[in-house]
Amino acid sequence: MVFWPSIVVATPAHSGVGATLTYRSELSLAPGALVRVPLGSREVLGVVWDCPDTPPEGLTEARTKVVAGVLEGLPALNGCWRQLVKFSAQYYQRSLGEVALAALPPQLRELDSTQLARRLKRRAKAAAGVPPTAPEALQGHDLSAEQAEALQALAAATAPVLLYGATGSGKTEVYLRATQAVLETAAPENEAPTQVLVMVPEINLTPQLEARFRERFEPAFGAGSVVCLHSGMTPAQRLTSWLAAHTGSARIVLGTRMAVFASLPGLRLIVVDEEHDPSYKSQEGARYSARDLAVYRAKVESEALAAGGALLQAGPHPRPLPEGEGARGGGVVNPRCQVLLGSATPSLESWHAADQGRYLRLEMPGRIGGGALPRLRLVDMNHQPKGAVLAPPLVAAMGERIARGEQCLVLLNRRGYAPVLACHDCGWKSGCPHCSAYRVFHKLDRTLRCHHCGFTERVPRACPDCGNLDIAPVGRGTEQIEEQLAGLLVDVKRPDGQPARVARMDADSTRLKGSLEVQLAALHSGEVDVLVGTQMIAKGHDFRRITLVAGINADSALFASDYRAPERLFALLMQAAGRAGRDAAQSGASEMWIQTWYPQHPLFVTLKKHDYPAFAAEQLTEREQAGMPPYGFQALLRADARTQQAAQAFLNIAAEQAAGLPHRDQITLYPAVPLTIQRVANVERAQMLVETDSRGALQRFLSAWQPVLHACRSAPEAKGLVRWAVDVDPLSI
Ligand SMILES: Nc1ncnc2c1ncn2[C@@H]1O[C@H](COP(=O)(O)OP(=O)(O)OP(=O)(O)O)[C@@H](O)[C@H]1O
Ligand SMILES: [Zn+2]
Repeated sequence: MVFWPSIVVATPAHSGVGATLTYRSELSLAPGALVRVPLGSREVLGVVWDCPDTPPEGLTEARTKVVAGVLEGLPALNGCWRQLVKFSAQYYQRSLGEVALAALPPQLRELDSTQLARRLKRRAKAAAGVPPTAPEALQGHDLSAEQAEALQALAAATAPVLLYGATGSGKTEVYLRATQAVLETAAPENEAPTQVLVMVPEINLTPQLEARFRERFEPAFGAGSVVCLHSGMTPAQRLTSWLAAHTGSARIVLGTRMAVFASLPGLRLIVVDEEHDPSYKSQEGARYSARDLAVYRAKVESEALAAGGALLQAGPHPRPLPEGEGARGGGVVNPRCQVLLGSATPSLESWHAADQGRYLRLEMPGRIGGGALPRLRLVDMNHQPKGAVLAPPLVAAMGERIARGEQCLVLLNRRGYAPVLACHDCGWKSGCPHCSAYRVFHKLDRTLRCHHCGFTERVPRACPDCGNLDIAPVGRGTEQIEEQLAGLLVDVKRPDGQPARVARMDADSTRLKGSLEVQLAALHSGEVDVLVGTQMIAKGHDFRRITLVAGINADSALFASDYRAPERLFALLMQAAGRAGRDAAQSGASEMWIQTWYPQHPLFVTLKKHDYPAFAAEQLTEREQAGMPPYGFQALLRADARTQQAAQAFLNIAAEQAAGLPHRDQITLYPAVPLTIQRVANVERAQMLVETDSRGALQRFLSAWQPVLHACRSAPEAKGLVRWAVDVDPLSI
């Protein structure tokens, strides 16, 4: 008998190759099976999507190729996984093949059946070799009342849950307990053991979280029970983690946004920590939001489970869960897959969903131990000595803290020594020859570096234009603040009589593998008294001895053109403040200092009260009036070209050709504009905003627009176009 499997292979969105390719096979192949198939002159990895025993109309044996082999020993990817991939491709306007293959570990593409069999055997051996050391060891903290309540509400919830918990309220313990509850639930016979997916914005930033999950679960569930998935791993490590998750030997996957696509046959809970974090949105390929996909995935998994494990073979369209099922009356819906989004500063999208009742909001307003949130102190820079980078009262306050054995954090969102180097004689500035941006002065290695294209040169001895020897840095970055603080605090002594120690943590200082851990450890152990850094110091860390946090240049974001800038600034400052006073004993005296020229700005007034709900309500009102997300729906059409003219021409032709497409009358297409940083690496960039008040209309319009966009590529006016892309639900405009 001959079968005619339709198979998904890696095809870029623009290749024009259809969603699936038809092959022949003498075996019936399960949907989701991984196969190797010929494509052109190569043999590539493919995923079986369907396997009918009749050929599609018009296809003959002569015109189809034969499946080269099946990756044996590997279970098929289940229906939920395939549905997630299919939805992502449709929603984010990419090809099915691109999304499906990008969701698999890259190394899987290179293995044949024999190599894979060897891998699997080694895996099985390793998994069997590490039994739990202490099956009963699942010690956690005694829960606070708020944690216990949140967990109880979570257990009964049927909607996605938004855990709105203050910084230091103990959200991690809630994740751990919720995970434990899932892992202790036995899966039905012949089904994969229960699994949990925990997502974090940047795993390297929070080695603490990984350690907590390992400590808690490995003694009870074995050393292979917790695996990581993120882009910092080697291809071999990623494959190992992926296989462990796919075969069910890993019970917990801890990962960054890419982990949302992990194959998890026993998935029962998805945790999205710091759900507001922009790094959940991919900025290349399919520009997906891992947070939004997590919510979708949990829904699909729940429906499949409710349908009795049929894993969606029946139909691709998820049904909504019955309203309020199980939430009241104490009954718990089982089995299902829950999604738990956590943050002290939720995204306005999630906050709005909770306002509307689509998500269940659970609150943990108090800090563990009853500590207070830090007091906000605004330093009016209008009243400080002219040219002062750090206000004298702030430096004095830091000195007092250090003398008492406490620690300080100084936040500045700009790395390097100074953003520009300039000649005051002729006006030369350290522009990048390849980008419409300045190169940043890095004093440590005396280079000028472009943070957009990477172009790096030694600092010139004299002005390249006029020969003036006196070229000087303008503005300041973390390197300079570190240097200045070391000088300003030179007479300050720690309680042990040693001089105060200032360190820096940013993308430069943490470039080498392992250096971030070393720097964090130095802070935790008290070796360092002041840590200067970019936003990476504000994220999720559980510092115990920080009592003062200072934001020294927040103003630039106050007047940014991007309508999301206030949301991001508020979240950043509140998260930064949240690093202070986490030890309840010291929290009463903890402070967040902000240097600003605009102390009356309403954002600071709300921040002073730590009133996130008030801030969110204000922002949402503004967004509603302006028809902005989450009330309106947006996409960006982006074009990169050799000239700005060609980039814009492509966008304009695409807009013209959109006439008559479905839902065109509900869609606003804005004029094509250059990006803020218009040229990067000698490529000119432009974009066009697509806006509507209906998500459905946007989706259908974009789908219909795809073939038009492909065709516009070859318009003579667009000659020089390098690439184009659609970004659905863009985060920055
Ligand atoms: N029930 C508890 N009893 C005692 N200590 C606890 C309890 N729950 C959590 N903690 C401790 O409280 C501290 C803060 O918890 P955690 O780091 O989870 O805060 P968080 O809510 O994630 O805050 P953030 O949003 O700032 O990351 C941690 O040191 C944690 O070990
Ligand atoms: Zn550059």
